[in-house]
Amino acid sequence: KLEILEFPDPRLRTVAKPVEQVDDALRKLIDDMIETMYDASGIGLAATQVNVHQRLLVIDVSETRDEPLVFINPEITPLTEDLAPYEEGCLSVPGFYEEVQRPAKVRINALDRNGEPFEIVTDGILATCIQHEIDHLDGKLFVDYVSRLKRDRIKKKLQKIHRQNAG
Ligand SMILES: O=C(O)C[C@@H](Cc1ccccc1)[C@H](O)SCc1ccccc1
Ligand SMILES: [Zn+2]
Repeated sequence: KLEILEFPDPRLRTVAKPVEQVDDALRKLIDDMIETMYDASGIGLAATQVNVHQRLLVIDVSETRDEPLVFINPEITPLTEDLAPYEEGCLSVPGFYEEVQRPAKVRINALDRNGEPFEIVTDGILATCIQHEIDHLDGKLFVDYVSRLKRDRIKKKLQKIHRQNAG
């Protein structure tokens, strides 16, 4: 398993670089990220969260938790101005949930784990999750969409927990 960075770790603010080469080493990282996502009970995980600053994310929104999706160098296009609300959480902001509004329908162009280009059009939880993960690759967190007052409260609470864990 890989270690997941937690807010307010500044490394979560890194803007990830495009993947140059889809090779066996990258596929090993992808498999490690998928295992880490399942272990953490997440439905998505971006490479930024495990301190790898390449444009790569994994998602599994299936009920059976056995249909992992891989997006390499994802590009997103909103397909509507309609916004859909969702009570978002984040493995890097454990224990906090806030409503975020995001475009309801999107097109994604990306490479798969074999480096083959593909395109999907989607809405619902998959659209929400993909946008949440691509934000990670751009150094953004869902707490950036709430008030500074709320964000600072969350930051203080997590910093207190991190101090307690440090001993
Ligand atoms: O990127 C992450 O930290 C994993 C996120 C993915 C996600 C964010 C917002 C909305 C849906 C998914 C979650 O923490 S995974 C935990 C979770 C699971 C089901 C529904 C909401 C959150
Ligand atoms: Zn997240």
